[in-house]
Amino acid sequence: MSEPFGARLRRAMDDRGPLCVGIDPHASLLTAWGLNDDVAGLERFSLTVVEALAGGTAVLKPQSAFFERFGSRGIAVLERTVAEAREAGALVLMDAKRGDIGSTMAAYASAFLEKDSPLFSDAVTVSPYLGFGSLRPALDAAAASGAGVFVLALTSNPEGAEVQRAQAAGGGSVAQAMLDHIAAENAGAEPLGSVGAVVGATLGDARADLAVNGPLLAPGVGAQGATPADLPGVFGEALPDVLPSVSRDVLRHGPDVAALRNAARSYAEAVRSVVGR
Ligand SMILES: O=C(O)c1cc(=O)[nH]c(=O)n1[C@@H]1O[C@H](COP(=O)(O)O)[C@@H](O)[C@H]1O
Repeated sequence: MSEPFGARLRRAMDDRGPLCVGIDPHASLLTAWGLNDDVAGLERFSLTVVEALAGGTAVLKPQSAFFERFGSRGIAVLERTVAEAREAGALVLMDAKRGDIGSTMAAYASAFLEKDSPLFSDAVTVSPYLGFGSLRPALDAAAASGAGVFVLALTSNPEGAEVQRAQAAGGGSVAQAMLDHIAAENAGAEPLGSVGAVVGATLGDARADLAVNGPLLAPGVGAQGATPADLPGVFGEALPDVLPSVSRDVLRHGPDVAALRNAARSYAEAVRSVVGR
């Protein structure tokens, strides 16, 4: 039986600082790094980020879309990126944001959460907006392989509110209903459950009960305008379980490996001083 993701993540956040850096190979970043917007550029970019950060950053989060746009050769680069990052000691969160009916979700689960899959990752992002129950195959596969699942709750983009702040059947918001489901999945887990929630750092105030006993991935730091100083206002008492995520505002420091490392380190230190652990 593998050690649960929540326990592995807690240790990584304590040892390396609570920070996730996204690997988002935007065409504009490839150009800024002096690379071509092609598969060779994609590979150089991604493996440079891994070389710079996988040895010292708690979590790396490749965004699948930027690899998919190059077809099968892009997916091959994604496979290598995941494998090398894990080999170097980082936890890898595959940002795939999958969501579908349960029988199809089972196939996504075998793609990302079964140990012998070429894209096996420590955790994957999923969308619960086909109903939380549709995620069951992913939740079960993750539990069986000691992996994690991050469920979108309150996303960092302003358009998310239309769906996520809508009133659910029980009277609270749709997002709160998802957070309550996540809390139920994590009940009794120590030191931290393996089902995370995605809650944008950009929200100002989450206006939700975030006591889910699981990690709270907080994207939106950096390019989308949030800073580490915003985290207490958004997360309140849930702050110790927050994993802020930054992509472009770290990646823009490349291709220099030392500059990438310094950017990630200074974010990790800033978050640590705010979170207090
Ligand atoms: O799941 C995510 O990571 C995610 C959720 C969310 O609510 N907002 C959000 O921006 N993201 C992802 O986080 C990354 C943000 O990138 P930067 O804005 O460059 O830091 C992108 O890969 C987004 O797809």
